[in-house]
Amino acid sequence: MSKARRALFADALYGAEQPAALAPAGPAPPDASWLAAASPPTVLAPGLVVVKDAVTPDQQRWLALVAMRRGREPPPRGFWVDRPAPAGPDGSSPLRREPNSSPNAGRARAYDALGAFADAEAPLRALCAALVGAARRADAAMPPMAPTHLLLVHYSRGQHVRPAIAWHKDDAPNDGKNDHPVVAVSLGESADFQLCAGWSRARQAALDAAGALHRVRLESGDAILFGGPLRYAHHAVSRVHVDSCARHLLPLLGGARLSLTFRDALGIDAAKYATFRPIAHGEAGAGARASACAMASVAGPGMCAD
Ligand SMILES: O=C(O)CCC(=O)C(=O)O
Ligand SMILES: [Fe+2]
Repeated sequence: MSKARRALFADALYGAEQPAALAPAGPAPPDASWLAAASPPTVLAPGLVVVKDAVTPDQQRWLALVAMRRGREPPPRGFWVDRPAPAGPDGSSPLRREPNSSPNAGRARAYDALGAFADAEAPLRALCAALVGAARRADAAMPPMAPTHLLLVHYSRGQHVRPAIAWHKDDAPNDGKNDHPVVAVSLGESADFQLCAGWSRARQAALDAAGALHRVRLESGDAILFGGPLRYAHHAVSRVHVDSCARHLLPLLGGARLSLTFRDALGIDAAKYATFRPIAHGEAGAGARASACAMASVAGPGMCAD
């Protein structure tokens, strides 16, 4: 099939970037139903656990609706991305905040306290608790964690630049300052997640050659937790797979990927950090992120790890 014909088929199947209207999220999944159909957790290393099929298709739809309803609010409550604006008379190009409905929005985010998710807060907490409990039963190195904040990351369909998110550590203030796990649930398109403690280009290459680089294909409904000894390990999403969106989420996501990341960032003012960019602020983690950003510069604006 020609490239153009393939693209036509994909458009028919995957539809528009954003659906026109979003139904209410409806009743939340009961607490006891979380992880009922999950695969047993896989411990990839002390502090790194994957739970395949952590959430069922119905639960995924509920989570995606909660995230998309929030994401479609205007920035900064909704998904936002910073892009260079047209250069001014002095040649400089300031950043312009855009909502995720912009064409080719790329990777956009929204960050808030869990309390801001209203009716969804309690079920979201129950999901996170179920994941942390399962991971801890499987992995003695995984610390407990009670989430305070939720980061939503939206990779729009067609945002298949590589890396989708460059190597970085979650070490900014809004990521939390403890070894409690980052708990991430993947929805929509599949992605390749990589993790490498003490990352450098050379170390990554050496581990890769030895088959020892942690690589996980995250499919819709899968969860990954990294905490304890690996809480500050570098990680990246090397790739989001073209047109791989789970069919049950197609009408809702239009072929995007969502990552819902729970964090224990106790004491952080969500309003202050709603549009926080470590590089712009020069705060903790900026060095690592700046180098990751330089690495990703071929990927274009908005593709840095901040
Ligand atoms: O999209 C993902 O699964 C990872 C996102 C991530 O690493 C981050 O936002 O810090
Ligand atoms: Fe991260």
